[in-house]
Amino acid sequence: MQVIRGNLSEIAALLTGEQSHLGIDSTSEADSVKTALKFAAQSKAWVVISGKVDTIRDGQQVFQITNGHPFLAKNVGMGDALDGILALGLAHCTMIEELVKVAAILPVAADLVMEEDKVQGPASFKMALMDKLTNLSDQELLDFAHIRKVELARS
Ligand SMILES: Nc1ncnc2c1ncn2[C@@H]1O[C@H](COP(=O)(O)OP(=O)(O)OP(=O)(O)O)[C@@H](O)[C@H]1O
Ligand SMILES: Cc1ncsc1CCO
Repeated sequence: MQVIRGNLSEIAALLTGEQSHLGIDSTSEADSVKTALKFAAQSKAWVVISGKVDTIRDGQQVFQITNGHPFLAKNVGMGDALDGILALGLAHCTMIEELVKVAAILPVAADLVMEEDKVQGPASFKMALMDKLTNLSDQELLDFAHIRKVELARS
């Protein structure tokens, strides 16, 4: 299985072949679902559209993850961090539900460090996040992941 991950602007640009009219930080949840649906119709790959809400789509189903904190967007390269985690997870995933849980690792870790006293801004957030990623437990992932399945209107 292949996964294509981008933020909304990037996936929209892949769809149209043109620079997207959507801003670099565009995070509309409705736009994400629409874009993921269109993209999945053209590609056999699973698609992950990252942002304030992450939208994940295979041929049939759409899931959204609502974890995460704006400090993730303040630290350049968090998309690359997500890609690394997804690549590693993909080696162990056969079902989309499993990849959704893997995609939740980074934003769940972000939520957990925001509960710690040591975060004072985007820089200390990044340090605490790196620490949390090394010790995040399966149970924490299960307990704190906010994942919902998007009901699609039948056409
Ligand atoms: N405003 C936000 N609130 C919560 N989580 C966010 C927000 N923005 C991004 N994220 C999270 O940050 C991670 C990276 O996604 P993002 O869409 O920022 O990637 P990107 O634009 O490719 O980043 P970069 O170009 O900096 O590598 C994802 O796990 C996503 O859930
Ligand atoms: C352009 C670039 N260079 C290092 S990190 C980064 C952001 C990739 O999303």
